[in-house]
Amino acid sequence: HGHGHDDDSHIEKRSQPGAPQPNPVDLSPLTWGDVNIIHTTDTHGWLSGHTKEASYSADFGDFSSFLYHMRQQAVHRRKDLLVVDSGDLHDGNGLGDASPVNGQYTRPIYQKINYDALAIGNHELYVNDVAENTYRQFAPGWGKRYLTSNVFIKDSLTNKTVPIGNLYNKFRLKFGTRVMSYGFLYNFKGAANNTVVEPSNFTVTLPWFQKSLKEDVDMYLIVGHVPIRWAEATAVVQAIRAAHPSKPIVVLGGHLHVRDFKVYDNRAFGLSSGRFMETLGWLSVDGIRDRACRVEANCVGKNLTVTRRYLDTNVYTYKKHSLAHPKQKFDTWKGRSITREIFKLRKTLNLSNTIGCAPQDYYLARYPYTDARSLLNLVANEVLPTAVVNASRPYPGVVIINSGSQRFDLFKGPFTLDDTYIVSPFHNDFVYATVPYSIASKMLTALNGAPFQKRGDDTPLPAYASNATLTPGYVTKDDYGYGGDDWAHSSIPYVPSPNYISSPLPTGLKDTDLVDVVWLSYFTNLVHPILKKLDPVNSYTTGIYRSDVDTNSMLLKFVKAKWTNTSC
Ligand SMILES: O=c1ccn([C@@H]2O[C@H](COP(=O)(O)O)[C@@H](O)[C@H]2O)c(=O)[nH]1
Ligand SMILES: [Zn+2]
Ligand SMILES: [Zn+2]
Repeated sequence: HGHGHDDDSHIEKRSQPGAPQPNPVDLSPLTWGDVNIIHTTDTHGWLSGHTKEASYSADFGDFSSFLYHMRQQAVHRRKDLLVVDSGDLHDGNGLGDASPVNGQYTRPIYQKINYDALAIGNHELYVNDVAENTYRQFAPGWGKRYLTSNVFIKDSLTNKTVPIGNLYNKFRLKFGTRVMSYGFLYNFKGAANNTVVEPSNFTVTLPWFQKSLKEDVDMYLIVGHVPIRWAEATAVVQAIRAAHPSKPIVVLGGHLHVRDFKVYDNRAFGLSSGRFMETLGWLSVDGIRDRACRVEANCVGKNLTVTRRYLDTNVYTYKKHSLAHPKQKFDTWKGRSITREIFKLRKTLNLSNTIGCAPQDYYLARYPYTDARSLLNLVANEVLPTAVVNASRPYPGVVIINSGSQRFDLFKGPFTLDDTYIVSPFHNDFVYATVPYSIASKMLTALNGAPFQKRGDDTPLPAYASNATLTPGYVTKDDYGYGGDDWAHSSIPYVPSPNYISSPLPTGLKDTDLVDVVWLSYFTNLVHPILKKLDPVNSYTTGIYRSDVDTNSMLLKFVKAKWTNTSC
């Protein structure tokens, strides 16, 4: 990603020579339609922007300034503009995760962005307290704009099960477009026990949903923490289509962390806008308030004019697309104050404190996990043996983790407290059972054959350009083909890895020798049936392997032990 190594002062440094800057390129102007949408998803607390990658270095203050200018443009052009977020605000960055209560500092900053519609993500629902805080402290601030059509919480005061946000919201945009909006979460099975996720194909049969389809509107907006190609999304599109043969439908999805665009039919489209504040999605739709379509039957099969664009989140991009004149001042007062607030919070949380020096880059998915440049290789062969395997136990140990617990690349140079959350944000405990070696040695293979924890579709994104003059980045192929990426990039390879990886198996043991098999509490439900299958006769007791380390702190522990040189 052409990263340089910046620190928190990137805000001031941005304008100084030597600060990481994307290479200026010619970006083609955005196409505007009757209705235009700016979309974020899976931001996971990355409000500071990427301090080590110039391409994605804009922070939420810059985003706020960008939105101000885009809204000005919309008014000037007499076009409607919507700003939408598809959830997953927690887990993945120190700003959200290093605070005493997860999200306590990030929630108020999200609240400063004038989103028109938001959906809830699965990362708002793993932990009871996070779900409760989302319900009590986040949803109310948005009024009807926080949409949870199929996600409910048991209110701890009333004991009633209620939607966390609003089931739907009908509203009118500045230039008259009438919108019916819903918020859907995919069929998430791991939600905290104070919450309920309803399958979307059931929700759409309910009386409230069917009744909402009778309202007179110009378009449907499905904000979803749902991959746009999954059945959970198509079920909602089909339910609307069944009642409205030609009404425009837009799905703004997420969860898979990819850039994608799907054409459901001539008048229904889906957009997905990446992850970690690397991407702003842009969608323009023209032809929405076509008078001829008042009788819907007239417009079945009639094309809407739709464009999509995936913007890299840097200030150069923001200025280029939002300013009416290149010399116009970009930073707004509000944007600056958000930037300052983020800067202060990062200081308070010590996020830029260097814990040690990474000797090289380690990539999450660029190389096979057996490669020395693979992060999963580092974790399996160095982090787990150093920071998790407990030498004082009477038995040797083998530690298995889900590769999905590791979330981002680790770059050469200063390794900060922030990086512990960026790379490995979860606080999953290590649990164990002492079993014969013959069983321990089969666990990893068995887990990798077990039902999948997530992702579903790991097909690598195709690469089409390899050009030394371009910076590496996203090269996206979607239902409109190539060309959606705002910046032309050379593509970064994507190599799938196994779902589970482990520290090296202890060597020189007999089948009957005892071994501690260690795994994460996160996937205990998969381990128990495997143990039972491998050894139907005996049952093994499980317990916490060590109470002093979890998936987040293991990295801190490893770096403190092995990457001690702090002058980098
Ligand atoms: O406690 C946890 C929670 C989640 N994971 C991993 O994260 C993904 C889901 O992340 P998205 O951002 O929603 O894609 C899940 O499949 C796990 O791989 C975890 O490891 N521990
Ligand atoms: Zn996510
Ligand atoms: Zn998700």
